[in-house]
Amino acid sequence: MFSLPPLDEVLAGAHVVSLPMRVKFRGVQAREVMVFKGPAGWGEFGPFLEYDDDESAKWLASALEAGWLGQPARVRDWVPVNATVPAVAPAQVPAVLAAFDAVHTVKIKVAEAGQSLSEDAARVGAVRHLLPEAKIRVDANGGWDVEQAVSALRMLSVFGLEYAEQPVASIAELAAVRVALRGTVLIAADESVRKATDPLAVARAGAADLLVVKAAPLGGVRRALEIVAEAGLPAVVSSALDSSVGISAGLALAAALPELPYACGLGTVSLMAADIADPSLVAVAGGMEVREVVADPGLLAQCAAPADRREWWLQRLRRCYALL
Ligand SMILES: O=C(O)CCC(=O)C1=CC=C[C@@H](O)[C@@H]1C(=O)O
Ligand SMILES: [Mg+2]
Repeated sequence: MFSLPPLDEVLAGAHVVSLPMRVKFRGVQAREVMVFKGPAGWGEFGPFLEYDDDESAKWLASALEAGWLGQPARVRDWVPVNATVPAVAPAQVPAVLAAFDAVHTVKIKVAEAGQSLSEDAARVGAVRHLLPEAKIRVDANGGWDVEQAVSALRMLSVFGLEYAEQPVASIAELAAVRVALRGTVLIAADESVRKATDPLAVARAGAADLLVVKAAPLGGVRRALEIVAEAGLPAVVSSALDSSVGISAGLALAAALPELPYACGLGTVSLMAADIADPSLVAVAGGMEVREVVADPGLLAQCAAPADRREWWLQRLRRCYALL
């Protein structure tokens, strides 16, 4: 880690915002994040509320890298971006997709708690019906066991799948699903990379065909680049339901990776009803120009979280800073 800025300097410039979602995503109705401005740019500290301090400290390292060190050199100026469809009813699919401009790749959430495989199939079918040519990937967030994953992915593969993200929870189960499907559906690891104590364990176990990498949970853009290089697997860059400031760190990662074979999951600002940058970092014509993002003072004020939530985040920042 580079030398940390003084805590007071970080606290002094911190804003806490609450961004309402247009569609509920991973149970979240409004996304709370903290952002601050350092000499190198804006950084976002937005671990999900239930994450503990050890896990959240990595998100802080990423935010401080963006604010005080700046992002590494880029090798491209434009990155392809996928649309993201939460676990909505099929009838809602057209409205969700309408929020995205020119969609070539779609990621669809499946295996949501309380839903059935036929609901997943109906949602994936609705996307395929609207977008016959698009690449479709599904993300189960580890919601299936091995047997369920194998039968679900065999069934969903009739719609044509680019890959399946984290169909099962553990690395051993990922390996078992991958063997059972024998390459008919590619397997991507997300939680098994970003929430693992060893982000390289998946690659060593041969448990996935590709890795999903997110700048904040991995501790920053530079750390994510190292992980991809060491893993030796193709990588998909994705986001963590961030504001445009957080998305810009993902964009910096996508811009700096030597190879970028897949569209990036960086389009999630389109799922939000408010943002703190104008213009927002959303995909146009299926991708994004690489750029830096500056938070807008008026929007920061409009989206400001209540005082008790601001205090909660300031305490969280102090605790996580002490862990770096
Ligand atoms: O990859 C995408 O298309 C969007 C980002 C996305 O799906 C996620 C962001 C944040 C938390 C996760 O539940 C989720 C994911 O699992 O990939
Ligand atoms: Mg995922």
